[in-house]
Amino acid sequence: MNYISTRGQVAPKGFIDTVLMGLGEDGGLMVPERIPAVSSDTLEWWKGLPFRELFIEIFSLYANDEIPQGDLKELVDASYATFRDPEVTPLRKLDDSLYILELFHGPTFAFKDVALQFMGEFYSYVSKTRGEIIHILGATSGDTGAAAIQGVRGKEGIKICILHPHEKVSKVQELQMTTVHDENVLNLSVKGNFDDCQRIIKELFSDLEFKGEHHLRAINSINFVRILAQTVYYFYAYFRAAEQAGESKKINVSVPSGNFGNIFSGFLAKKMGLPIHKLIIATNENNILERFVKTGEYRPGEFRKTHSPSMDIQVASNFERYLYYLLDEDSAKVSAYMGTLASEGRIVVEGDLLRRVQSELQALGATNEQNLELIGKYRSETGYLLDPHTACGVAAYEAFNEDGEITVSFATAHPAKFDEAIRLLDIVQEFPVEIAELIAKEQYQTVIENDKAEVTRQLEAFFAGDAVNKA
Ligand SMILES: Cc1ncc(COP(=O)(O)O)c(C=O)c1O
Ligand SMILES: N[C@@H](CCOP(=O)(O)O)C(=O)O
Repeated sequence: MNYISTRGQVAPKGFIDTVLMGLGEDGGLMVPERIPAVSSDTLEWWKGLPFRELFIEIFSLYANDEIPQGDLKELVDASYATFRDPEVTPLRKLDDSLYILELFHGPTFAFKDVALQFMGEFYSYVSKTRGEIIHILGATSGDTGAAAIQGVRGKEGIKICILHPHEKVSKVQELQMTTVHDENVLNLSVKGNFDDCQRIIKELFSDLEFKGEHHLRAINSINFVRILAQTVYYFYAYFRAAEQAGESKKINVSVPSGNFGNIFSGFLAKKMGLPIHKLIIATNENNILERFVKTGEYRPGEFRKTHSPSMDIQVASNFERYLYYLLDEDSAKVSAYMGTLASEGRIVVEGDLLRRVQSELQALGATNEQNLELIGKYRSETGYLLDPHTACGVAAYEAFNEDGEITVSFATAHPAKFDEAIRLLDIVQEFPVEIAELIAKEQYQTVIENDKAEVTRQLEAFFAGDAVNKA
């Protein structure tokens, strides 16, 4: 299997080279040349597999034997040994039509651990076996950064620099990133929002000379391996839900989405043959994806600070991958649309294309008010405490689940990460010990202006061995 760019200007690459490239060298996103189809016999077999074995089966369809099976098994075992639940992503029933897939049992209590624990092991493997220098550059609204740092901290041959928006992540997210004092970690706190951080890193990845000279690697969902690792829990969730609710039910998934990475993994799983009924996008007041699905217009709007800060995103990175499939894999058309987005600040799909979007996706942007109301309601009715991102998913379940259907709503973070919102409801939650003990630790980060040149200077010094986080 080779990988190509959504914009068609990158010569086909193998799996490991694709991961190392991250963002396509033509500014597009890497996708498989063809999506492997999974037969009903295979699905029947897979439904009996535990999470780790399922991961190996799915991964092997994409990785061309570039990692020998024994090595892959070791990587997967090491990745999920850090999870607190033996099932990795267990499914809980909340009522007859609502199931919650808990994706927060990894080291940093958010769904990002599922892919990023693996990526940490993977980069370390590639560094050892191919002698590659791995200098990771990432942008985060809070969870990707914490999970990526946790995945590679202290690992030989790897350095990581993460940009997060200054004072726009939750206190726990900030502590998870900045209390790490390993020499291979640099936290830049940028006086801007997540979109600024993402724009800066994409510009740096697009500067091929700089990227090559400094061996820049991506951990965000622009990297196809992130998407791939996330498809595993869609399969796992579907199988567990069918087992618990009965095969006759139509199974929807409701997915908190910001950068379109989480939902795109579901889109890929469905294209592979997983019979998900409705793919529901759940967002907050930064509702660009909801507006797109409802009207066909994709137009980044004004940034809103919400109770679910990890989804405070206007420019959804993986939207381009979806556009590629919507436009029947026509990279010239994708380039034209992305050109229009850059020059006019919006793109529009109409007619049959819009009808297709609406048949493939449902979307809801929950307001801050709805969000808190739902957290309170589910707490008092079921005893279950939703984090504010998960609550967006549950709001979308309530909007779209119909008779004869069940919905698996993804719990993408533990509520302890977002106590700022939970406290507004006068709910006092007990913090897991791993989170409680962060509070006494010293923080290390460098606060900088929202300026690409400043980031460049920091990176050059860090990679040269000069800069470390300032306490
Ligand atoms: C807790 C949480 N939920 C949901 C999301 C949305 O995921 P994605 O950006 O991959 O769509 C994020 C990050 O964006 C997140 O951190
Ligand atoms: N919510 C994310 C935003 C970055 O998304 P990614 O999936 O592209 O890494 C975060 O927590 O940083």
